[in-house]
Amino acid sequence: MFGPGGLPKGPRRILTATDLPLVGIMDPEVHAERRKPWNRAFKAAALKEYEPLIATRASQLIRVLANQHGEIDIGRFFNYFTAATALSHVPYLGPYGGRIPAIAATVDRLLSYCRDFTMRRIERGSEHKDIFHYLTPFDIQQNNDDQPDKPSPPIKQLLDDGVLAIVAGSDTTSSALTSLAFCLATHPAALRRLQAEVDRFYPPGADPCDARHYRDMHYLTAVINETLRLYPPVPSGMHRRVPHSSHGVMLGPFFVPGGTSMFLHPYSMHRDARYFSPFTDGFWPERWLVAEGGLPLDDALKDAPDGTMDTASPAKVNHVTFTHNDAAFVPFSHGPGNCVGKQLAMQEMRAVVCSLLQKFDLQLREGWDVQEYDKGFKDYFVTTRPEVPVVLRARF
Ligand code: HEM
Repeated sequence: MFGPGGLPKGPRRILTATDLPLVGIMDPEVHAERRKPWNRAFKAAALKEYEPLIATRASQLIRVLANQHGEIDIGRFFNYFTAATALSHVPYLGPYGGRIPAIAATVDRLLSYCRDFTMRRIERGSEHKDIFHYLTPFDIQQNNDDQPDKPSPPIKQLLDDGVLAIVAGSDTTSSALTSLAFCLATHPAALRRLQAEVDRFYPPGADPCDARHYRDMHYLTAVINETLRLYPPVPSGMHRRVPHSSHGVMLGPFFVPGGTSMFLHPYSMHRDARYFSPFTDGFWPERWLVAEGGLPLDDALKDAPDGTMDTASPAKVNHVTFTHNDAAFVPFSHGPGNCVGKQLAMQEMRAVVCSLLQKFDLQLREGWDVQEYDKGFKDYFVTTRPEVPVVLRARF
């Protein structure tokens, strides 16, 4: 359904009432062509160039958090961080950043403003390499880069894709960070273990935004994955449709007639015991370490989520069947139409978590009903989430 040669995107109007940004393009060939500059914008070399930008925003976040006194709603600060980071990549949208949750209501004004600003940005050329740089061959020409003969894309396309970069990149990452903070604050043992890993790679004085250690931080990756498993920021996933012109397709054992619309639903798949067990609905980052062969199951079970496992009973431990199906983990979707910004999102989350835990201890408001989070985590294509009231204490 999603892989190479899979189904085209479904008919969904996203972000603009008229033409479609990348995410809504249904024709696979047009989509593939339009995606090329996006792919360039998220290659490893490009991500390396964005490091200073992420570092600036992450250290701003830490400075602002350090000035807060008493209890804060930490999700609000992640919203600021991800919006500011996205706007740094697509600078022509700057003044509208504060309106991101209400972006649909201001689309006309947004686009007219963007048109003027984009023209000025084109005249001015590239200031530094951001996503915009890769989406605009204008910049590439001025830098004598690799595509000097490529014709300029229409302004309308730049505007549509610019709005997409903001919306796709900010609310999703903020949702993930908020859920992650909630999971850590409600699982102190996992928090301590992650903090120990952060201390090992980024002791006081080391730069937590220096990305060179991120890939060796297996527990950090496990915590991020486990958060995205339980709380995928796009819970209903994305739309695909069998073309009307088709005589139908076979998906596994199922025949699906032409014209049928489908969603692959990450939230349900991630919480299905056939794919992830034990503790399917529990926060257990250790499952990712077991799956990659880095931790024996018996050791992992010692960190079972509270109340789910009588680890004092070896007999019970022996009867646990471990199931982990990576193919069923799809927070960023899958295939040629998947989330092109996945690696940037991972880099941003790692930078924020390392910066945060290097500096602060995190404690949930005493007596706060943890059920509130699941009640308030609602699917509106992206998510709403309730406030997560925490107190941050400086560690040093
Ligand atoms: C935790 C954070 C994120 C999650 C969970 C996420 C998830 C998704 C999902 C589920 C899709 C739909 C893919 C499909 O149609 O199959 C998508 C598309 C997209 N995302 Fe993300 N995303 C995240 C962060 C980002 C970031 C930081 C950017 C950077 C700008 C970004 C840019 C995009 C773009 C441009 C698309 C459209 C891709 C296409 O249609 O080819 N995303 N994302």
